[in-house]
Amino acid sequence: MDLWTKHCLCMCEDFLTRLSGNESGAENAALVEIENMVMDMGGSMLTQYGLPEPQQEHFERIGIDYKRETSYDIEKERHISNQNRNLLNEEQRIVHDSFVESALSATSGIFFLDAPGGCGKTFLIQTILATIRSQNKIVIATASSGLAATLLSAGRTIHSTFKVP
Ligand SMILES: Nc1ncnc2c1ncn2[C@@H]1O[C@H](COP(=O)(O)OP(=O)(O)OP(=O)(O)O)[C@@H](O)[C@H]1O
Repeated sequence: MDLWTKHCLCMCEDFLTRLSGNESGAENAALVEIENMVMDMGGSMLTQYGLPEPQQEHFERIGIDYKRETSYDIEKERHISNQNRNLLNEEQRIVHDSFVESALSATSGIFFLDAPGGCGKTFLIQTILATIRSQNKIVIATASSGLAATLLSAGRTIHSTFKVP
């Protein structure tokens, strides 16, 4: 418990950002994550080690990632999608529509987007993210570097998202 009290703030930092400053939510999310890790390693509930009991019913084992990916402001995403779609050029529109159709019809597919710098790849990807999120579907935006991830709405690195070793 002393360790938790001492390092609680640091361990909650990322969750605090993700949960827009909700301190009790962030503390709970950190405890849920720790408990899940401990359980994955064959350990016990945190209370067995004298730590506070996380409220797992809010997060369940599926975790905070699922919560975040299902907590977008649908109206805001719809607004971004509508606004950007009207601006797409013909090529961007073809890619947008093909990708969205494939994603929403749950057919699998691999799309490779390549164009010179400044041609609108990021703009197109942002539009695709907003279109899919506006339909209350999950789309996970990842990039190979942290810097590239910051260009995407709710983008994260591939490493942290998929636990790439
Ligand atoms: N269809 C569009 N309508 C209006 N603005 C656009 C459109 N496509 C791209 N832009 C704008 O053009 C600029 C360059 O686009 P973007 O950053 O998406 O290019 P990029 O291909 O991702 O570039 P890089 O490869 O250098 O990262 C941005 O300011 C973006 O908002």
